[in-house]
Amino acid sequence: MASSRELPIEPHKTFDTILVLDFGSQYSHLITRRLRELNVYSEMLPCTQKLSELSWKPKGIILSGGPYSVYWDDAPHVDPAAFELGVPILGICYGLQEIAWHFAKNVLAGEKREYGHAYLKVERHTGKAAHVDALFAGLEDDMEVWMSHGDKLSNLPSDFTTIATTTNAPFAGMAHETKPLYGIQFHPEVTHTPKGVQLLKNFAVDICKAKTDWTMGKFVDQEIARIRALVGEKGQVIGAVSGGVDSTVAAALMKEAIGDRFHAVLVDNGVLRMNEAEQVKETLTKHLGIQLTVVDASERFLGLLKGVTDDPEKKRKIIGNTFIHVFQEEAKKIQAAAAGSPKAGEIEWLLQGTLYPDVIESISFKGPSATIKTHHNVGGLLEGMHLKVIEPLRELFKDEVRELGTKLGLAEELVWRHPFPGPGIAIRILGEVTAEQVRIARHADYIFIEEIRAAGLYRKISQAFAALLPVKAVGVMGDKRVHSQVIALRAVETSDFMTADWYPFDGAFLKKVSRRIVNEVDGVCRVVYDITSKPPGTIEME
Ligand SMILES: Nc1ncnc2c1ncn2[C@@H]1O[C@H](COP(=O)(O)OP(=O)(O)OP(=O)(O)O)[C@@H](O)[C@H]1O
Ligand SMILES: O=c1[nH]c(=O)c2[nH+]cn([C@@H]3O[C@H](COP(=O)(O)O)[C@@H](O)[C@H]3O)c2[nH]1
Ligand SMILES: NC(=O)CC[C@H](N)C(=O)O
Ligand SMILES: [Mg+2]
Repeated sequence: MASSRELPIEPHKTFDTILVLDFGSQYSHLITRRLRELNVYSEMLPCTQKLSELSWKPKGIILSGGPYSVYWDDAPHVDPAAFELGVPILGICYGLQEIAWHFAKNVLAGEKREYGHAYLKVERHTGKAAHVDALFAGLEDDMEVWMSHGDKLSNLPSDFTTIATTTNAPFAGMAHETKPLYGIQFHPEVTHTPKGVQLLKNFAVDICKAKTDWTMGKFVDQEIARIRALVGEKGQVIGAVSGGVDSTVAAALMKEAIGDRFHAVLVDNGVLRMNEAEQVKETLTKHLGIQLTVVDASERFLGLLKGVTDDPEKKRKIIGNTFIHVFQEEAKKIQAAAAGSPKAGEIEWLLQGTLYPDVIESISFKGPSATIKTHHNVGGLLEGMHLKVIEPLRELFKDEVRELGTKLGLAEELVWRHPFPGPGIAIRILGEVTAEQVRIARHADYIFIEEIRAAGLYRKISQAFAALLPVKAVGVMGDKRVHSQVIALRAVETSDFMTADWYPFDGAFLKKVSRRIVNEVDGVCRVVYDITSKPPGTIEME
């Protein structure tokens, strides 16, 4: 690990970086992912980014796909300076159309839309400049590709050559005859284009000459040096730590960077999983050597949630706001306790476990999509706290964070923990949150997860939990009539938590879980399994 104090380093200033300009495609972030998998560092910025405002120069630029049509009056367009920067540019789908529009205003709505698989014919050009063929170098002449577009080029802009065709798209690939400018109508970043990664490698490594030196180890060294430089010799940092993988990995980095000037705080909001606070404390203190303060604010949270029955958003807001208050109070206490110590200065910084998808969502061209639910978000902690934010993971994706956690020596169990939302069990109790309702939901959840682990399914399932429905059903238990509540089990498989499908358990497994819950959890006489995908459902119930 780096030890000397250095100036803050941003990865794009030390690693060769491919800049992805996002026009709002569902797959834009995958371009960045694929490049990083090739050990080429890549960052994504909104398509409206002014290049003169960048403090660094990319090795190449990729224009993503997007839902707009380039010929619409309000369509987003790339800063024309991109074409003057002298670096290679690859346009994907909308990006191809954008390049064509820039040079020739020659895009129109096609008669046929193309969604799904297509066969691409690559055209080679002996006798032309070598770079024209470089994008498809080493690839077969016939390629399976994946398309998703309705617009098309009416003709090629002058000085461009066709480098690939499909039966529907005569200009499925084009290259400029003298400059390293390329456009492709298909999406190389999705797995449905099997050789797509090779094409991205051709662009980034062979055409842009980007070095393949992005590794997690180097990233960690840099991040630690950056944190040290930011915080200084005496600065103190308070961190919201939940025991989830994001905040634990962020905390481990912080500890490495500034030792005991980092103060981790877990708020017991009364709606954590069973034994969670104790378990997290044990893991962080014993195994990671991080001093963790558990603030038991459960009565305060439950008191505030009392009587909230109608609007789930109210629950989320109460919990989000109360988190802020508890943190403010805790920061004051820590600072007071350290006062007078020559080693410790003010608490100026707040650690957040923000990941790249959170950042990406907030930078898209038209802003984040409609609010479906207010995610409890540490961003809210900022209000009134006057703390500056440190987000060591803001360049990383969830699976990169898991890889980093493994590298930092975190236990597998911790690294692969299912995500657990800040508002916890409160958004899994559909109705008023009371201590009694928490007891029921928590116990049922514990049994469900225990059985999932015992069946060896924990890693296969992305997230699972038990929710408590605010309805009663009739049952017969021990020859007696009972009238009690219903537990709904939810388990999903997903790669990015944006879309998800329910997990197809076998009947024997569900029978066992149902029998255990009804027998062991007082107040439940029925168990149902939620078979709604996302969309239209969401993963959480509220
Ligand atoms: N009970 C809690 N006490 C302190 N901080 C919390 C608590 N719950 C959530 N947070 C803060 O909110 C952030 C966002 O929560 P989120 O659930 O997205 O991340 P995580 O808990 O670190 O990881 P995971 O997504 O795997 O659950 C956390 O990184 C943490 O900083
Ligand atoms: O920290 C969090 N605070 C929240 O308020 C919150 N709401 C949902 N989630 C998690 O986000 C993912 C997607 O959930 P939804 O499909 O319910 O929106 C799932 O992993 C959810 O558990 C949250 N995480
Ligand atoms: N996926 C895309 O980038 C689509 C681009 C454009 N909206 C079209 O339909 O052709
Ligand atoms: Mg969490």
